[in-house]
Amino acid sequence: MRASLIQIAVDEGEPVDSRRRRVAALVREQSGADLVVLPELWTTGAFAYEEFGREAEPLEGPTYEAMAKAASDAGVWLHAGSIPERDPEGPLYNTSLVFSPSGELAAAYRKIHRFGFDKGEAVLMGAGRDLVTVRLPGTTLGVATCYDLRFPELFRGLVDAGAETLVIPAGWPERRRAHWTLLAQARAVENQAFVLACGTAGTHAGVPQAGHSIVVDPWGEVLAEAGAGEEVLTVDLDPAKTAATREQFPALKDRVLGLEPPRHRGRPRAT
Ligand SMILES: O=C(O)CCC(=O)C(=O)O
Repeated sequence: MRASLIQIAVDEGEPVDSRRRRVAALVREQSGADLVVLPELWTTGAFAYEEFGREAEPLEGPTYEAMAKAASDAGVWLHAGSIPERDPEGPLYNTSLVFSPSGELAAAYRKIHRFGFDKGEAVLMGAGRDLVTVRLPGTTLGVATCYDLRFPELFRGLVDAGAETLVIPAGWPERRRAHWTLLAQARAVENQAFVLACGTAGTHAGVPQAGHSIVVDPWGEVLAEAGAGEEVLTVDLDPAKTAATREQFPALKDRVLGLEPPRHRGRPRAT
């Protein structure tokens, strides 16, 4: 399986419509790939909070239209990264879209863990509740978005639902690049799964982006890593390696679930 991660430069100077056209053209150029992956919130930038409301689109809005067409023109599975989705009956969501090679929507995933603590995405957007997997020929994708990478239980849920390849679009900042690389490898090793993590380049809202999109195999080996700028990172994977790794080193089978909470072992405190 050939995967191409398009690490898009998201800079303020470029109007959203131009970036959308540019990205669609880049997707069309990847017709030799089986799977193409784009980053999180690449229309607005993950840190351009004031743009979320302005540029939010319905699920089947302009980005959906452009990416569905690009996927079918290229004949590839396309994880189109995420958009700020305007739900007519609810809040905004950070929603990822996955298209089949015929341009059909195969899955939509609303980011579960919102970033920003008491500001930004955490207050501007609603939280998704549903885990999402997508069956491709040869592998099952488990999808997550950016800050989700910090929450291992989400990935265990995906593995329990059959995921073999974890796809993580992101808009990760340069300031915490070391966490990005470390966590991508950790998620691959602990889940014995491929990790395809696609970030952004450039600077928006004064936040330099980390770039360094990364592909890690189920043994934790880094198969490919991008630099800091805009780049298409292409890698050939053998999807059978997930099952082989899980068979040869069956750590996932040794999980112990439902542990008891700690009991107080010291002397009872005087009341
Ligand atoms: O967890 C981090 O350090 C970055 C997360 C982030 O930027 C996001 O989820 O948009």
